Amino acid sequence: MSTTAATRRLRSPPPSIEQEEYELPADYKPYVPVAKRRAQLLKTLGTRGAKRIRTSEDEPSPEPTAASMLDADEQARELARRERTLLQAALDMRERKQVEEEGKSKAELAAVEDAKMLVEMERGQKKLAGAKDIAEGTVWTESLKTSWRAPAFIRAETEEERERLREKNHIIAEGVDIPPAITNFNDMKIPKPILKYLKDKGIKKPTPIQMLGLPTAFTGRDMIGIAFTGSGKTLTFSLPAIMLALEAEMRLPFVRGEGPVGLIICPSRELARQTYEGCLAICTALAEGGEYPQLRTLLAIGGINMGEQQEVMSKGVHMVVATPGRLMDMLEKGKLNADSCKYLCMDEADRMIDMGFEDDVRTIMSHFKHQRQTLLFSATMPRKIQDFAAQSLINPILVNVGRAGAANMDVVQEVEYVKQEAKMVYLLECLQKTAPPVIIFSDNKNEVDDIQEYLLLKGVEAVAIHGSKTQEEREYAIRSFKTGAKDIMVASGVASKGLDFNEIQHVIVYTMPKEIEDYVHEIGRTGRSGKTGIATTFINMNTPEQTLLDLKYLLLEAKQKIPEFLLSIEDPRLAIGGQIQGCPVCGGLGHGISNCPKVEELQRRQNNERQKYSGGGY
Ligand SMILES: Nc1ncnc2c1ncn2[C@@H]1O[C@H](COP(=O)(O)OP(=O)(O)OP(=O)(O)O)[C@@H](O)[C@H]1O
Repeated sequence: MSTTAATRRLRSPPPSIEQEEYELPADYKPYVPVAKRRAQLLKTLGTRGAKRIRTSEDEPSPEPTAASMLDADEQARELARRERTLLQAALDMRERKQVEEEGKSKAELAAVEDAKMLVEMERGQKKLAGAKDIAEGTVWTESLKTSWRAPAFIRAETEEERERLREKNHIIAEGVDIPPAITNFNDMKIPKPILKYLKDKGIKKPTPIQMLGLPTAFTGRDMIGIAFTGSGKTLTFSLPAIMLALEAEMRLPFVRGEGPVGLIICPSRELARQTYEGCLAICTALAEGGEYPQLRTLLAIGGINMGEQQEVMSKGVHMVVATPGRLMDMLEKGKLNADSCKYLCMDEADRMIDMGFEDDVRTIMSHFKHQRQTLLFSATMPRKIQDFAAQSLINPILVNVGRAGAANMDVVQEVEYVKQEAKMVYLLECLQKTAPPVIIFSDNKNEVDDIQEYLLLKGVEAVAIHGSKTQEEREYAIRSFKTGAKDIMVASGVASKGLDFNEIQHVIVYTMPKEIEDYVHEIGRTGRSGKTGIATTFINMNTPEQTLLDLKYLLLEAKQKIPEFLLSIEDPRLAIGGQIQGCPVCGGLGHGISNCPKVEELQRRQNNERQKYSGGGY
């Protein structure tokens, strides 16, 4: 040991040499245990490049004491733990950010893809107008003129008052110069015998779609009317046609070969017949009042003998209620003309377009010789069809009560998990929930037949209706169910759109349809005109997850109870930061266009068509 070297004292000398002084070499470095060294190293690493947060640890460290030296290992472990947490947090954050960024772009990409698909679908889609008008480039810019005016005291209302009234009744209206909503039939200038007829039927106060829809249609405006199932859309488009016909007849009575003034087109024969019967009843009541002439309505649907309606044809027709095919046929063959027709309404318009009736409708439109008023109605009109239709209308008003495609809030929706093999037996138990009448839906014709057969075997009075039944069978089923002769109707989707049966207590959706719009129409056979109804839906492993997600959102929207198994279904769009928007093609809330079942169906149909025309298939 060098004597010249600065002497140093061990602060904590080994116990054995406690009393003695040691001379320490000048380059002497005190011993630091491994754990402490590691801790110091970690501390340096942890603070490097990181934004420093002042903690008590930043205070100058006291000289290490024996105790602290003994705790060094523990401290090092703690520090390491803390460092790890910090590092982990930083890593987690970076990872999260990356996921978020990726997710965002994934969601954006998905939105771009959807928009592209929508454009692609719209490409080449011809305007919904008569071929002649398209060819000649005729564009009508003025709405049809009618003599109907709202009463002066209603016309005097301010725009704010009108808006408040619409808001109060949950009516959303779009368009220029929106007519005033009227909350009382008496103020709508409807002939007294019709008012009496409505009152006798329990129709005393207009529903929201009628409050604005009737004045809009009476003033000659084109319109798109969307309101939930069972909310009185039929009267909203039938009454204006009757009033227009009445005005024309009173000006100059119709004779053979003249008319119609109004045309109502429906996607199914059953629906056309029901609408026809409604018009017939109003016209009869009108004539029976004694002050007004008898208006004549013609039913033009496939499968019926038109000879039976010769009487109507021979006197001139005021209105025609039809399915597109039969109507087109009659116009083309000159059995009917639309020369003086001013009013065209498409009920369940979205369905009509989905079913491929677009071309028929264009052909029908090309028979119009004059400007017309066009109206489209449905409970489920997705944005794509609204936009498409709006292009063909003149200065239209969109009257919307609730979201297009939303379920009727008067329907209590119960969704039950029932294994495929247990469905039939459980059905019997389920039928005990309410008294008849009950409708059971399945989209599969064979299943409809099987269910009916099973119920008949069990002694339940059931009828069945689907697309492969003959016209007589279909009519018999509807008649016997409507009159109460049969308790249960087993039906495929054909009976779901627009049919209004008396006070259905319970709808059982035996097999959930792929398209949520169909489900909305099916459960909408109950809970009509303000009454409450129950819908029970069976789902199981065979129900596609996509459909279940649509269903989950629909239940949430309608504030219904969501069963556990539906709650657990996650929306993949949420994981990538996407937004929940209704699919513009079908209105379903659980998916976008890229996985829309309706798009798939449309593509399948197009492929079949292509194959047919290219001579493919056998
Ligand atoms: N203002 C009203 N008050 C009470 N009942 C009404 C009123 N208007 C119509 N109704 C009755 O409500 C029932 C359902 O009406 P409608 O068939 O027109 O519904 P909808 O909206 O066309 O339904 P869907 O979308 O299923 O076709 C009918 O029995 C009809 O007579």
